[in-house]
Amino acid sequence: HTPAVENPLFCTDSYKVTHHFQYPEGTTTVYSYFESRGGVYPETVFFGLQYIIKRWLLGTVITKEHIAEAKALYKMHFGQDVFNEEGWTYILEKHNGHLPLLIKAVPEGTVVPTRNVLFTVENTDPNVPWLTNWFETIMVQVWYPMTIATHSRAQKAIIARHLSETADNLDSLPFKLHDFGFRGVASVETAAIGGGSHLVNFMGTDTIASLVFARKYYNCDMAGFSIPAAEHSTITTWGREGERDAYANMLSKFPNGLVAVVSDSFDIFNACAKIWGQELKDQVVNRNGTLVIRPDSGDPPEIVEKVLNILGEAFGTITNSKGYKELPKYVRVIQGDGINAEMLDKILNRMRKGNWSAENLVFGSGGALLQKVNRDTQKCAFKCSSCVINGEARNIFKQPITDPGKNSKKGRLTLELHDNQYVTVQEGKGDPKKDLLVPVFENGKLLKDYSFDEIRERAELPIVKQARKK
Ligand SMILES: O=C1OCCC/C1=C\Nc1ccccc1
Repeated sequence: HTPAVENPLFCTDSYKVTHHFQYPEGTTTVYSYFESRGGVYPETVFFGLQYIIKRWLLGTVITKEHIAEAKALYKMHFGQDVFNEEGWTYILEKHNGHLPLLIKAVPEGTVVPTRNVLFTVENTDPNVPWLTNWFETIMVQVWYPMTIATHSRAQKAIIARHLSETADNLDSLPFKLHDFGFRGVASVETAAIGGGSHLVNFMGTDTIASLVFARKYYNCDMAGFSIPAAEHSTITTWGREGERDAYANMLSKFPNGLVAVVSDSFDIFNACAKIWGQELKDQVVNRNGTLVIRPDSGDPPEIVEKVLNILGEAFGTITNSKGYKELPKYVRVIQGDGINAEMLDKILNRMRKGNWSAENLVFGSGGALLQKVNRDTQKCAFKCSSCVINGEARNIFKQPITDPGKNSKKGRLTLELHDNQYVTVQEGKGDPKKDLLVPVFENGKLLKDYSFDEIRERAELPIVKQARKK
């Protein structure tokens, strides 16, 4: 876990550079907490803080060079001396550049109803109370991994429900929503983080950055898998008259296992009925593996239904234990165009009307999976709730008459289970022995290093845990 590449003194908002002047005289502790105040989903998968800690906060993050560089930049940025050179030099000298902070967090992967404390931050050295909120900026960025993990899990629940009602089992669930999002996000780092968050719930991805993320920050050697697949260029370069040869080439170059072929370059219906269903039928039937046919245009529910009906005509179907139709194991369909949470449900409902099992289809999703969220999706916020001034602890809060939804919690907080319900106990009235918040970082050291497997287990859907017992 190499120290942050960029100067950590630049990983904050400009106004925070001036905040050490603004706390009351005698302030020695600032204690702040992070929560989702609500939003699209009633509960969130807490995920991603471990990445932020490892990427930015571990070990000797503050150096003489960082301070000099920051001093010069902020002089230019503000046109005056506001940068707290003394304060950061103190951290460099007294703490050898380690950050004197204590962070307590709910274990990664835990699914927590909104409006509960998810992590707390406080300074451990009374001389630097302004430090706690300096790193709010990058710690609040945890909104992204947790919102993607939550959004992805909600889609898993939709697919799981349809599988449980129309398929023999949930075995195919981990591969039912494939990450197509690398090109659709704002940066390679976003792809790594967002793709990694999706892999908390699923095992299929084309976002290679997510594999590196899970390996480097979550102790997981191989968090996701993919298969040989065509893109339009590897089909259209054969020319329109070469479509059949392009498809035959895919089957001969990848003779075993799964292979996916995008088949809408010209006429998806002709490709399914005439080429896959007749000209190459024997190769498909006798293949030691599964051909995954990929439409990539048209109205998704209509296209999926038509393609399934054509393939059913060509290859036949069986009726599974739930009374729904399944194509033979050697042919499946992947729909990666126009997919989002509501479209998933729309397609699967349309399939059910045609008596098709959810077993027949895999989804791919890009921008809708990794990019169409923001900090407001789950109203993620970080607020000070307690401080110590001249030795006296005080409960701090905001209570805007202009938006009660922005009221913040008061005092030191614990997250506890009462009658199996998550409860945030405020004003220091919690029971430390029942506190589910775990110290994960203190004075430059990582205290908990969660593995991807345990995170996946914590985030697992009840319907999946239930199905294991059968
Ligand atoms: O279309 C795409 O857009 C961009 C991301 C990758 C991708 C397709 N990949 C794929 C993988 C496995 C089975 C089928 C397709």
